[in-house]
Amino acid sequence: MIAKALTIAGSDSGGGAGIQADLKTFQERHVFGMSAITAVTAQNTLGVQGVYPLSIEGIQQQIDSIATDLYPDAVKTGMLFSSEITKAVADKMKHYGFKNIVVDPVMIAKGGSPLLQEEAVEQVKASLLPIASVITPNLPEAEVLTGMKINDLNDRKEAAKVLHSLGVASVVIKGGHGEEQYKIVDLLFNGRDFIEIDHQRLETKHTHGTGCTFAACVTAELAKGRSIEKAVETASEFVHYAIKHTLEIGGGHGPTNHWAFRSYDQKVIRS
Ligand SMILES: Nc1ncnc2c1ncn2[C@@H]1O[C@H](COP(=O)(O)OP(=O)(O)O)[C@@H](O)[C@H]1O
Ligand SMILES: Cc1ncc(COP(=O)(O)OP(=O)(O)O)c(N)n1
Repeated sequence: MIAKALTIAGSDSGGGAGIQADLKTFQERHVFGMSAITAVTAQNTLGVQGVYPLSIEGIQQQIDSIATDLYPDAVKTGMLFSSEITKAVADKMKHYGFKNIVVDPVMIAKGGSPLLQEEAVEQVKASLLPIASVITPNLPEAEVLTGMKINDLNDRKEAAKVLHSLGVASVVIKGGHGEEQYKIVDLLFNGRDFIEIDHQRLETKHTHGTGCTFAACVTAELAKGRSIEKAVETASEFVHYAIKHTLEIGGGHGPTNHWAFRSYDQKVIRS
């Protein structure tokens, strides 16, 4: 049976993040990818030059079209931009009873452009977290969602517990924005245990779309029936190689290499 995954996110014209990163990642993980676009962004490696949200009706209709014919085994939400879009997406996911919902709480693009209006944060907490299987904030996003200052690993654990208390089953606090000079810790809290996934910090500016790619890989693995622990372990490894074998394109924060995991490291491939 072909696993199917749906991404409900923004379009990145530069191809490195958003639904473009998600669909490339799904494909690399042998999962059939589908998309419902929430907003179109004019974007490249230098930043975001324009944000054009779609109509609520247009977003709802895309989800209806997929759910009534190509019901997804897992769903990822990325850029949702506004409170109205967030609520409409959450209502549709509840209506269709989607399972394996991965929330990537996209707020600010790497270049600093806002991708989520401030007033939408409470809507994310109120309507998305209670139906989410996992949320994958980076450190700044975890601070905004919890209202905490996160300085060390203990703070990250506390923040993960706060997010879990809002209803999401598992929490991944990604560590890329951390202060550690040589390593990065991605922290998973599954509601019971903390699992730390350490890996080498790579010296590069080409990290456009790393969070999107991470969350998309978790989504693809859940779509195939993997456990959250296995899904997160694979995603951490997938993104590490995607950064390690950078494409070095564009004049700014270049995109990750979505085929690296498959091409350069056959020995670690798991179907
Ligand atoms: N310089 C880096 N070297 C190695 N891995 C990185 C680097 N930056 C980010 N990552 C990895 O990319 C993923 C995304 O992390 P992070 O940068 O924290 O989130 P976001 O991309 O959403 O800001 C995590 O798995 C993290 O470990
Ligand atoms: C349409 C769209 N969605 C998400 C992002 C975020 O990508 P990026 O700025 O590289 O941040 P992470 O994916 O690394 O969290 C985007 N820029 N555009």
